[in-house]
Amino acid sequence: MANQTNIIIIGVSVGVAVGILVASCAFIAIRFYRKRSHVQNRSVESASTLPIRVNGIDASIDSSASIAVSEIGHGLHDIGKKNHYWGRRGNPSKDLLHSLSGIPRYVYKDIQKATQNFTTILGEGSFGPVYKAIMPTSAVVAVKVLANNSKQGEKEFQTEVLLLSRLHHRNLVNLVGYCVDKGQHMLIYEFMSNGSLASLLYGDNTRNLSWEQRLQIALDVSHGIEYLHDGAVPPVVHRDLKSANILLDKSMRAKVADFGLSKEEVYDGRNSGLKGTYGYMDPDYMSTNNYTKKSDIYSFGIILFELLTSINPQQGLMDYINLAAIGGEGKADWDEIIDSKLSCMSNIEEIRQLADIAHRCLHKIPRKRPSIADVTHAISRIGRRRLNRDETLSIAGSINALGFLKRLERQQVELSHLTSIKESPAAVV
Ligand SMILES: Nc1ncnc2c1ncn2[C@@H]1O[C@H](COP(=O)(O)OP(=O)(O)OP(=O)(O)O)[C@@H](O)[C@H]1O
Repeated sequence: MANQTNIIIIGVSVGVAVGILVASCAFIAIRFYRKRSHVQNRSVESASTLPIRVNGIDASIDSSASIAVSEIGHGLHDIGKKNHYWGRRGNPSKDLLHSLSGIPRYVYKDIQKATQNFTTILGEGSFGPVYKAIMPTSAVVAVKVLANNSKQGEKEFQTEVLLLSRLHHRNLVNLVGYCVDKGQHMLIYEFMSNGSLASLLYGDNTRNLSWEQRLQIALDVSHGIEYLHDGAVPPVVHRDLKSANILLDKSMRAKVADFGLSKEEVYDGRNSGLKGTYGYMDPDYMSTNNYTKKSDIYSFGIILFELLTSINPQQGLMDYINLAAIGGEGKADWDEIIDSKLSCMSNIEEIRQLADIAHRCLHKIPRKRPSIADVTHAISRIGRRRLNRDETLSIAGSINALGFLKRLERQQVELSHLTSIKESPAAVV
């Protein structure tokens, strides 16, 4: 009996010991696994983290995040938002190839499906056709397909993917994916539902833009260029700033597109070696072949005049500007050329101020043109003054309303006083 009891005790003890051993092993294994996956996650994060300097401030950011250089005086925001275009459900895992640039790479059949077999064309540029695509996540994107016959297509493609993978800003049309498959090269961008500024001003999508909208577009574009010139390391010169490359999102906020493209040479009857678009090209660049940030400033000056006049630079805008500016510095007659739809007298001073800024951008000596930071500052100042004026007007309005109410109150008191006198028997006598 005693023997049996001993055997039972030994059995139970061994069982408990084995149980504890198994539990400990499981605990250690789980901890080890967790630690390893944490280390792996960290290394994935650091692999896609690129040092980007924003307006003098060094910032390490996730390459899928967007950096927003906010308006003057509003400071720097680093929006670490996830790339919502390619969420888990929409991420075609086995098809999604690892990308060196940190930007998701897709296979041909995904894009083919998202563009309904390439039937949703938005337009065609020198790079090739652009299609609207609806991804499995329901995210809407624009797919730029590199034309096979494009002479510089491959080079443009390589340049743009690498460059765009490290450039993110709320005033740039951001790259959200790309595809190299079946001999095709495609760039996938965020979709800009309101099209280009050119099409809104004089294209097939013309719309009456208010002064406030135009001023906001000017400021947005200025911020986008400021990021390229002063925020990106190394700095980026756009080389083809024009209203067709300013795209507008659903809230009519403007973003600069097509940066990082190595454009084909402009053909002007001879092999000029020039790249860009007529009507926007810096005359100094055309004569020296030396393209600088100040050449971008020249093109931006033309865009600002487009916003002010709604005149196409390829239809004599520069002649109108020269005519209006004939009086010389400070004596230009901008009123003659501004878009008649803008001629609301309350805005006229602001319009003239923006025209002065735009004209400084067109100075024939590049070093006399302002820097993009100066331009942003000057446009912001117009916006701020406008805000202050509106506030003053609304305060004045409130004061007026208060005065009116007080007068009304006084009149009521007087009226009731009169009525009471009238009703009193003594007054009747
Ligand atoms: N991200 C986008 N969202 C919406 N539409 C776009 C987008 N990108 C381009 N488009 C539209 O696709 C068309 C072709 O654009 P693309 O940038 O290829 O050429 P472009 O800038 O008009 O001309 P070029 O390439 O000769 O400078 C244009 O109508 C443009 O507005």
